[in-house]
Amino acid sequence: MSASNRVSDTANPSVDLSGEEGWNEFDAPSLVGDSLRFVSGEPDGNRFRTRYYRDAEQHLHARIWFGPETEGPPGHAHGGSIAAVMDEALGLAAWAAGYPIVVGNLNVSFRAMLPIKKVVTLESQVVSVEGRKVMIHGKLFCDEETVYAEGQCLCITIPGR
Ligand SMILES: CCCCCCCCCC(=O)SCCNC(=O)CCNC(=O)[C@H](O)C(C)(C)COP(=O)(O)OP(=O)(O)OC[C@H]1O[C@@H](n2cnc3c(N)ncnc32)[C@H](O)[C@@H]1OP(=O)(O)O
Repeated sequence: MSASNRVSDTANPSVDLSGEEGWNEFDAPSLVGDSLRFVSGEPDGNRFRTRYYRDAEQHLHARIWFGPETEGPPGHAHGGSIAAVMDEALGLAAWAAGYPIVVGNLNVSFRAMLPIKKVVTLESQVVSVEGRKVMIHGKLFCDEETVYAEGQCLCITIPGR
């Protein structure tokens, strides 16, 4: 069967991206517009599905479904897909904290293979602000024992924004 005739066995699966008690859904597009399309642009697609939240302390969290089209190693997410999620979410965390930035440097440690077709949680934290440099740390996990990736993201504020 050619690639174009292949029918996904997971077309439009239903995915639960609900948050935790105390989280409020965060309307990311109203803050940064189309900048999130690369990861978050197809909310019913088979690549990523994301929903962002903030907690009472305004930390950004997300539920993220890694769909079948994020596959790298068989049955597991491609490292680039994980890095793309970190880039978007940790950059967005800086914007959500009031810093208009681009990402200058992103370091991702892949700690465990992330199964596809799974909803995972991202948490983030602004750890320092020095001049134009805003450091955001984050991790992708499903429970305390299972961390899939950790990210350190150096964001640089954009003058004039
Ligand atoms: C817009 C909506 C965003 C929505 C949410 C975010 C999701 C998407 C996030 C992204 O993917 S952003 C796209 C990927 N990133 C880029 O394309 C950035 C490309 N790089 C640049 O545009 C410039 O290099 C940059 C604006 C980051 C810095 O250039 P500047 O000329 O404005 O700053 P400068 O080089 O003077 O550096 C300012 C400070 O930051 C430091 N710095 C800059 N880039 C760095 C870097 N890459 N690594 C480490 N430090 C860096 C630099 O050393 C310096 O430190 P000090 O003030 O202590 O001297």
